[in-house]
Amino acid sequence: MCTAAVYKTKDFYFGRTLDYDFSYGEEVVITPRSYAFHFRNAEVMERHYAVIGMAHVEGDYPLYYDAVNERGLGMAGLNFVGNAQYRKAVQGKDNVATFEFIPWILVQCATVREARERLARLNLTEDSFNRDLPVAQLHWIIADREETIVIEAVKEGMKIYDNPVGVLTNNPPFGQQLFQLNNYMQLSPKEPRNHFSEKLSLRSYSRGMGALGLPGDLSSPSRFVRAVFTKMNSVSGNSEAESVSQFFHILGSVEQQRGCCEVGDGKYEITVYTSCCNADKGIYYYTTYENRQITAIDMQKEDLEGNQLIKFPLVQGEQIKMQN
Ligand SMILES: C[C@H](CCC(=O)NCCS(=O)(=O)O)[C@H]1CC[C@H]2[C@@H]3CC[C@@H]4C[C@H](O)CC[C@]4(C)[C@H]3C[C@H](O)[C@]12C
Repeated sequence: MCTAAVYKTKDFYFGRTLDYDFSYGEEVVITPRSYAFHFRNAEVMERHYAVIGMAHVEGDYPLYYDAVNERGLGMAGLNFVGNAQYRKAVQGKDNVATFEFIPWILVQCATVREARERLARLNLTEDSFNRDLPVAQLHWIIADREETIVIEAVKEGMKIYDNPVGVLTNNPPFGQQLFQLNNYMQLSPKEPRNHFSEKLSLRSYSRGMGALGLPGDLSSPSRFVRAVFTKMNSVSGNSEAESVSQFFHILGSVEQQRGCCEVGDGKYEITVYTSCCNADKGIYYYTTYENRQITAIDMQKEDLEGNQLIKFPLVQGEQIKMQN
């Protein structure tokens, strides 16, 4: 499973956890403005916005999992297994393969508003990248500092949801995820009062009891509620360090420790990496399961006019600072 979240202080932040039992071999990849983007059903795009994000590069093509562009628009793909349904290419629509969807939006849209216009003509196709990389069943979150939306291609067609909480996990469909928040409206970061019965003298005997009942497991609906609760009640300073730190703490509420979610004999889902992009500045921060020190790549330090992908293999292994 995965969890994506947005967060706003002075700047706008966008990131996700990627949870899986193995890695496809991903790295931080900058696509500069003159990299020729080839699309299956559209003209090659020679000039476009620059993009930074996490991708698996195959045959010089960046298969993005999550990314932001130089205008501050962010987008991420998360598993949506059993519900996602893509179609054959049709005439009169913009036919886009799912592996092209993130770049297709980010290289040409500056805002969610512009993305919405593109989505009106979009048909997500079932083309796979190649035989070794079958079509991933995903849904997507798209966000800028003003608004967040979720895109789900399901049996009935394409759905675009407004996302007032700025969080996305996996199944069930987003409408159901939002609805289940009703079940938790009594949760609070404040000390609880006794509404149980006036005839009983119940008291709060520990801090944190206002959120008793917040689901603690790793299922997708539970992670959704937990991430929303953490994010909506989050308090932090405005500086870059305080914002980035708080963002990693928000996603820390849903991270997966090896051993707690078995997905097959001896295989476990873990939080492979956690990312946090400063979408305004184009800085991609990440930690990995093996390396909890925050590492960052600033796209503005690179030549964004180039035509070749700029790749940063992930720094792995704990970076422990000895103090004596
Ligand atoms: C596995 C990940 C989702 C993690 C997740 O949600 N785990 C919950 C498991 S579960 O839902 O509980 O079972 C997803 C998220 C983004 C995906 C890549 C997107 C580009 C490209 C698309 C191509 O079509 C196929 C290969 C490709 C590299 C994709 C591989 C893989 O699919 C990635 C990494």
